[in-house]
Amino acid sequence: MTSASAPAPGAIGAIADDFTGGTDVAVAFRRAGLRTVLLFGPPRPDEVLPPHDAVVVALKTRTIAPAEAVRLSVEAATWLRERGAEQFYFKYCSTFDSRPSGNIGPVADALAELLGASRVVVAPSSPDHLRTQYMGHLFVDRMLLSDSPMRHHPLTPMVDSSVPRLLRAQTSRPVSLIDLRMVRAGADRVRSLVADAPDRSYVVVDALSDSDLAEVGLACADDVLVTGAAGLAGGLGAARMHRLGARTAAGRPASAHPPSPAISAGSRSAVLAGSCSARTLEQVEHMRERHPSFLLDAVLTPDPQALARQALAWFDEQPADSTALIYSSIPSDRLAEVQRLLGVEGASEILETAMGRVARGLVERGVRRLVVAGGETSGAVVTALEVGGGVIGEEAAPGVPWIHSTGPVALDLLLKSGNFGDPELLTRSIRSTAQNGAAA
Ligand SMILES: Nc1ncnc2c1ncn2[C@@H]1O[C@H](COP(=O)(O)OP(=O)(O)OP(=O)(O)O)[C@@H](O)[C@H]1O
Ligand SMILES: O=C(O)[C@@H](O)C(=O)CO
Repeated sequence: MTSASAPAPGAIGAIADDFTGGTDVAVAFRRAGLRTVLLFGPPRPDEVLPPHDAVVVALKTRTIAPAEAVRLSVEAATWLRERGAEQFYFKYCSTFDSRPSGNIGPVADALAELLGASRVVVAPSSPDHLRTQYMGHLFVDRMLLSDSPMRHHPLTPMVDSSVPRLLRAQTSRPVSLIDLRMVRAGADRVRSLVADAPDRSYVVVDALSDSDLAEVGLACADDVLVTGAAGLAGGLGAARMHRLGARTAAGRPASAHPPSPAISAGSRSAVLAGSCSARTLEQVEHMRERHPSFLLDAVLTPDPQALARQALAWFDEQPADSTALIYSSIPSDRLAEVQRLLGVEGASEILETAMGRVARGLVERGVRRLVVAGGETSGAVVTALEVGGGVIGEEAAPGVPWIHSTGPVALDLLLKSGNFGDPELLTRSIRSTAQNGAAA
């Protein structure tokens, strides 16, 4: 229990390895009650932060070369530390998306070195998203990760479900497991097991529910570096609020969160889908049946500039009151064929560049509300649009908030992780923006 005279802890500085992961973790901190700032891409040296309890820097480091991922992550952590962060959260995917070469292990190793963290908790479980971990094995809904559609992921196919094994392939530090029975013994037990782990090691922690993660959050409330997905961020945020409660007495005043601005009225919306995840494929299908759509075909047109021009020429022919879907999402058998012809990196490079150019073209044409499906794709779009950050608004689905961007052109962005949301999310989010527009 925190005493009323306990000093207020410094802010949490979070580093997310992709942009949808950044929105997901930002919304988890915000939901816990922390004033949260979200920045996209490496922060500018002169960036001025409003009052906050947590800052999330969303990077695009999940699938780039490990050395570059390490460099960008260490720079972000250093920047956050210079701005007063005292605890650091490395956010990776709840399905532990990575390759044997990294980047979760190398980035976590480098952050631990930088921050002097000896034992580091690893907990990808995110029950809100139906990602749970039992005896070290990750489940997606009712399936083992390795049986789930994640085994067909275009960039990070996940064919093993054991988090300790996945992590051991990416680090030379020892990796141990705190299984669910120990987690259910409570925060003190977890804390003492972490303290007993070898020096310079990782401790993978099971969790099936938010209450498990609340215990884990309490157990690592004083750790300088914690790693996981949005689930543990919620647990850590709750532990933090408990302490901040001592400072704010009656809790956070209502005015502490900036109000979510209403979604801007009267401007056009568009949907860009570059995720090939099972849920996005369903969402794209639902939207395709109801709205005009254009498939970006990298095999027919491998020049990203030309591909973007085709898509924008098509967009120019659509009725001004329509909401267009521009997508490259295809099922795993067709994906394998495209990757055979263009290479895995080649295909994604073409499509991400094209998506970025399309996004810029859409904004030039007056689109102000953009829904983007896929983390890498969101990274490409937000980077091309030079959006530096945003205010977090309402959640369209768990972990998928509207972002009201800061910067010269105000945009409403919904960055949707590949497997998040129900099958109607894309169509519904467009409808809700249209209704908002009509009502305003
Ligand atoms: N038709 C296609 N052929 C080959 N690659 C594709 C195709 N469509 C998309 N891709 C690539 O697949 C990758 C999809 O990754 P992205 O992160 O956008 O989606 P996701 O992994 O489902 O989302 P998340 O990371 O949020 O779970 C991107 O690099 C994209 O360019
Ligand atoms: O944790 C998740 O599943 C998501 O936030 C994500 O990282 C999507 O790329």
